[in-house]
Amino acid sequence: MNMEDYDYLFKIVLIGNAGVGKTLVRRFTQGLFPPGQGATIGVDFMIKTVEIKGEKVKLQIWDTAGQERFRSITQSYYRSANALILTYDITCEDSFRCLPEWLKEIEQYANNQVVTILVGNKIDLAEKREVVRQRAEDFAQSQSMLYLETSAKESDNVEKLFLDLACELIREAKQNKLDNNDTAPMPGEGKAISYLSCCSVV
Ligand SMILES: Nc1nc2c(ncn2[C@@H]2O[C@H](COP(=O)(O)OP(=O)(O)OP(=O)(O)O)[C@@H](O)[C@H]2O)c(=O)[nH]1
Repeated sequence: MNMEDYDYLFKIVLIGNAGVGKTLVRRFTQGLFPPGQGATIGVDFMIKTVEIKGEKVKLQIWDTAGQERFRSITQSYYRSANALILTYDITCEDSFRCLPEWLKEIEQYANNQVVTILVGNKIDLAEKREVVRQRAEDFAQSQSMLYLETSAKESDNVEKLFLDLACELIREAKQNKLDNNDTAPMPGEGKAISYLSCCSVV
């Protein structure tokens, strides 16, 4: 597939507490687990192109650091995101309790049309689950978010997460609901930034 040959380009940003498994994106882009790196420093960048019903969809994905000290950097990535993947860890009640704070950040920094999906990660650790699925589903519904549970470790639902999101973004784009923000680049887009690492393209 030619890299520049695509029908849609969507910008996706992963957010959520430190340690919840946002690096699950590497499972999707590179098939890697464990990702072989520690906590994300600032922001990490990946690209993957997928084909959905004959249409080529280029996904630009930003994996942001969950640690509080990086918040001012990561907030600047919300504005031009078409979709946000808000992740928590199903084995960590605290990561679920912090979700309202993340929603406040979204309200403050993201555009109005952003599609948000809530992801409960680490379902391979079922015996350690602290957040029951129904509670998370109810919360997601109350906040008009999609909901999915994943395991980056076992690769459960990881591909589905990005494909479902791409389908939803196409659907919204076809209804012209998306903020067509191609002219609003992400911070550093088009410039060589040393802390961004560009990875796989399929
Ligand atoms: N069992 C299990 N462990 C996971 C899963 N996803 C991530 N982990 C582990 O959880 C830890 C944190 O994962 P990361 O992906 O680095 O978490 P993060 O949300 O990116 O953290 P920050 O980069 O600090 O924001 C690592 O030790 C991972 O190996 C999963 O699905 N199952």
